[in-house]
Amino acid sequence: MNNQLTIAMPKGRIFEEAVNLLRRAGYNLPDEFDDSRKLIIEVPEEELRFILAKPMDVPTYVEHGVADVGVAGKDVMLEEERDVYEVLDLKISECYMAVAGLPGYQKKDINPKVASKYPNLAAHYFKKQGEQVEIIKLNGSIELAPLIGLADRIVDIVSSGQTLKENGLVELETIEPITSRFIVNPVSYRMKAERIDKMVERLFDVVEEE
Ligand SMILES: Nc1ncnc2c1ncn2[C@@H]1O[C@H](COP(=O)(O)OP(=O)(O)OP(=O)(O)O)[C@@H](O)[C@H]1O
Ligand SMILES: O=P(O)(O)OC[C@H]1O[C@H](OP(=O)(O)OP(=O)(O)O)[C@H](O)[C@@H]1O
Repeated sequence: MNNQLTIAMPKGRIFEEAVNLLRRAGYNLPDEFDDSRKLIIEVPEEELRFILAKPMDVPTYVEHGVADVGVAGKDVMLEEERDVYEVLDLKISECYMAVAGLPGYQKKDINPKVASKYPNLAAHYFKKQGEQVEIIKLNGSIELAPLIGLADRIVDIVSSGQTLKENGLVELETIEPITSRFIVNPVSYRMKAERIDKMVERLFDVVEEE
């Protein structure tokens, strides 16, 4: 039987930390992981195949079953709401989701606008708060929106707080903490239970060592 596992990994910020975690969990990952533009990396010795995807797309690959497992930020999980199991908090790439705006911002009743790269997450949040807002989807440089008058508030990730500070914005509300999660396709979890459980156990041990 084919015992290979396909892992969807987020390119960018999370990648290095996730690779480190897997190495510490005992997976022997070659130097190719440290400096390569390849989007598929096979590691036959470990019976693993890695696909390197945009962070926001990882749950899509896992939901469709072209990847058995993956690593995705909680922000992405909340935004995408894909049909996958979230089995472990890897406690890497820590940051948090917040509402921010210009200092002295006062809530307004007429046509409040919120810009975000996370329109679903933002819509859920404001609905829960009982506030009706118009969400404007942007793909990056979210902090620009209040500065240029596109929106009066933003929903975005905060890590060091430097981007808000350098752009003269302040945090208005904290939404929730964000870390990366290990996610699993439900069918793979049935068909490859032993292999996946082993991987989760090994990762759990490393995460709990911290
Ligand atoms: N300061 C931070 N800013 C953004 N994302 C962060 C930060 N710290 C940790 N993260 C995590 O990293 C993930 C984003 O990684 P990265 O910034 O590489 O991707 P991206 O911004 O979605 O990429 P791109 O803009 O190229 O589509 C988020 O999903 C989040 O979980
Ligand atoms: O609190 P900080 O440490 O400053 O980090 C937060 C900033 O980092 C992210 O942007 P990113 O660098 O991914 O750029 P982009 O979303 O504008 O493309 C996020 O969208 C914030 O702008």
